Amino acid sequence: MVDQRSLFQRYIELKDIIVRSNGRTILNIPSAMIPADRITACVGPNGAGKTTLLKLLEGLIKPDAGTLRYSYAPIRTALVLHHTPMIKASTRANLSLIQDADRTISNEDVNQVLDRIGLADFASNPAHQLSAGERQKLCLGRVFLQKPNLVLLDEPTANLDPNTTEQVEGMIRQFKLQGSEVIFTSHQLAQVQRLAEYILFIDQGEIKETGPVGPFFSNPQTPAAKRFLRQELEGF
Ligand SMILES: Nc1ncnc2c1ncn2[C@@H]1O[C@H](COP(=O)(O)OP(=O)(O)OP(=O)(O)O)[C@@H](O)[C@H]1O
Repeated sequence: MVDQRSLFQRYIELKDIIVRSNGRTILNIPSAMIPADRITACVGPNGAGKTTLLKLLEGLIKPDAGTLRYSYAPIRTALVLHHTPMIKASTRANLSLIQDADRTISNEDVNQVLDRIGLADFASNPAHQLSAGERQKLCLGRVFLQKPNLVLLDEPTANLDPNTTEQVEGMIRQFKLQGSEVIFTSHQLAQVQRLAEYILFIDQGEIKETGPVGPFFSNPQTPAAKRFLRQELEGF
């Protein structure tokens, strides 16, 4: 049996994790190593617990039982959920909110990121009027400013058109190039194959399978993963 610690330079170790809500167990993870040194995709059916896992890794929710241990420090995470609300202010103001948390971020940094995310022309427009794709770019712009070492993205391209999806995927690759590792959830398996190096497959609150992307798609090991891929790829 390979000790998975030797596979990853940085990882998060989960032990005996239980997350419950309204008396129901949403996550049940006796033992797992989650890589934090590559682009990892978290996949699984609706309601499997993917978003809950991202919130747990971010520290937004605490487990009812069990422990998380990060193999590295400092841990600087950024979580982008979908439908992030905007305050009734300009695009620039919504982006520069992040300066409150980090005084080293300058107005020039904000301007550069506005350019980088393609929203410079919208800087003075009210952010709550931005389209879904523009809003998502704004949220990812905040991540560029935060420079976390682990970026957690919940369905980063849900409901986006192919062009905007490509732009967002480009930003995810840039996170990696600038030294941030990424864990994202997605229902788009073609996207998972384009972007991810590693898979976490979740089903009914349990991590059923982990491993490199290629073998997961070509030779899934568990009945749950086989069923999921068959339904997603072949529609039955
Ligand atoms: N705050 C909450 N209160 C009660 N139940 C919750 C809460 N958040 C999530 N759940 C439940 O936990 C389960 C897992 O939800 P989660 O959003 O993590 O799944 P998911 O895998 O991200 O699903 P999807 O692919 O549909 O987004 C679901 O059954 C959901 O209804």
